[in-house]
Amino acid sequence: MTTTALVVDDEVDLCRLMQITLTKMGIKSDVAYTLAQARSYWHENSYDFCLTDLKLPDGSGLELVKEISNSSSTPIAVITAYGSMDLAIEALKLGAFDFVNKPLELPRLRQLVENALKVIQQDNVAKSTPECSPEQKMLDSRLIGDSAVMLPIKNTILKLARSQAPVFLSGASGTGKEVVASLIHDLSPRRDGSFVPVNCGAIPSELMESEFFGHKKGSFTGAVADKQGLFQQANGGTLFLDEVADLPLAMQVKLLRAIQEKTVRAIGDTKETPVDVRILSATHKNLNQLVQDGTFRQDLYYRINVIELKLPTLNARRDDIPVLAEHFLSMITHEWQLDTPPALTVSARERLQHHNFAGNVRELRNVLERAVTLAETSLIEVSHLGLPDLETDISHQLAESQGQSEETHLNKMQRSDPKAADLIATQSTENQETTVQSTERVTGINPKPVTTNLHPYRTNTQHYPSMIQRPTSSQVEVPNNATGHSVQAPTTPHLTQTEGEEKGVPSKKVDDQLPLRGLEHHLQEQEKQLIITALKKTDWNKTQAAKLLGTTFRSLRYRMKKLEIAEDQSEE
Ligand SMILES: Nc1ncnc2c1ncn2[C@@H]1O[C@H](COP(=O)(O)OP(=O)(O)OP(=O)(O)O)[C@@H](O)[C@H]1O
Repeated sequence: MTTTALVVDDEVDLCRLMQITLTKMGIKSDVAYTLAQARSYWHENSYDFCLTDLKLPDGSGLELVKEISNSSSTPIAVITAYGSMDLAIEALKLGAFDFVNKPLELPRLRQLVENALKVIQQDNVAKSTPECSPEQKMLDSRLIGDSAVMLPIKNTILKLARSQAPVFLSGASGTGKEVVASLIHDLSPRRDGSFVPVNCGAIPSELMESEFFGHKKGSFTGAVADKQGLFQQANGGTLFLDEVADLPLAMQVKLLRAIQEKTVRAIGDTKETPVDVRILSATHKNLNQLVQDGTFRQDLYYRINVIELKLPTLNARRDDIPVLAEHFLSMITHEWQLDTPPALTVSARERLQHHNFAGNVRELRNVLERAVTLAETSLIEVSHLGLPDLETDISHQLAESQGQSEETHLNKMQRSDPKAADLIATQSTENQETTVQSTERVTGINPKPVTTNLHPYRTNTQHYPSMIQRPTSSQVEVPNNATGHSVQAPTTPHLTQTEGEEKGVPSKKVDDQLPLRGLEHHLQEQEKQLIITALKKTDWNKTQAAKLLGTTFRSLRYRMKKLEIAEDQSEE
């Protein structure tokens, strides 16, 4: 069946040009020169999509956007005068799926129409399989949870995937912002392009421009070859700016320009290159507050936050905990190639449902991975979950309802004293590190720094906030890398450095000895080095290496996975 379009613009020549372009793409179109004419065509006929100018002689194209978006799922795109970005954003907020600037560039128009055609095609498939469209299946299999809170979110994701509007994903750490970003891409007409996630906080500021926009060979010392930037890599696809709040101000200006102009210039290049990239962004921080504090540019906030989707905490959707737990257990079974799938006892499942998940879905996954490691059989009991006693948990939930949640507290601390906050988060891994610390003391191995095989700008920090408030002794032993001896690090939670000093904690001495990149990173590096040493000694035989380390095969495999120690590292 021939695709049909309604074109609305008062410039006769432009309409002709658009009609010719559409005809060449096999699309039949009608042209309306006024808002009134457009309305009457729209009511009398049925169109697959609509393209409208915003400035019409008898009114605004925004009215048409509103009417069409509210009454149908027909994609509508707008044509805006150059420089009227605010109107374009308004149109996207009202439901337009994309916009194109005047003077009209035909390649851009074609691209927009192609995206509209893909959306129409997706809609047709969905109509023919109303119970479970391929999109719905993909969504349900990757974003687990069908609680009352999640259903509207899933519907919104399906709608957002059709649009080209920038989406800002907010929500606490571990709520699934990256999962949603990758789904929006995979469900969208851009799915054939690349999804490029980038952790903005992990790029050293001096490399940022080159990472985002690329560079030409010889443009600076060390630029030995041309390098494509992240924008070019995401061309035709989606760029996901994770931890966007961590972008330095100077970079925010450059990013804003690239987003507005839809062009980038590589370092050392003389010309601008057009890029077609959809921007998704996320942070667990309060971006609005950062704008007020002056650390995040208002204009960039306005551009990236055209549509905001807030993801709920896991505590706000406890009904989803059992199904999420099942999902992760079957993932673990598959990834770890377990013969018998692990299962939760009834009381373990109940305990999980009552836990205060400050680390959200990520924490649930971590708790289950650890439980599978600790359980001797495939049955996971409450004791394997390693959660604080229920009373402590409930008192946290009460504190949370009074606005004093662990997470909020930790976030506040991270702003005021990142090192202290790091220390608190690190205590959570205390259990896991015990074996490694004692092994180190036994073998006396002094680890060298190792290179990781992580994507350079993705983070690998895994916190277990559930264990933050675990009763611990007032101090914890930390192996000192330089001396091989242990030093005492304060573990009193919620102490800023000044408070610590007031209470007599030797903060200066400890501060001098703290590892540069934080305790958790330091310990992970040590753990990794010890495991690699044991594996090398045993010719990468995991059973023997586990024996050398005084741990179980299962635990070693878990740690290797957590620390991303690949089997093929044996060849290095
Ligand atoms: N609804 C969900 N269904 C299945 N897995 C989920 C869901 N939500 C989160 N996860 C899993 O939880 C972990 C954390 O998710 P993700 O990285 O998307 O969180 P985030 O909000 O981006 O966190 P951060 O702010 O720390 O970057 C991942 O392993 C992810 O696969």
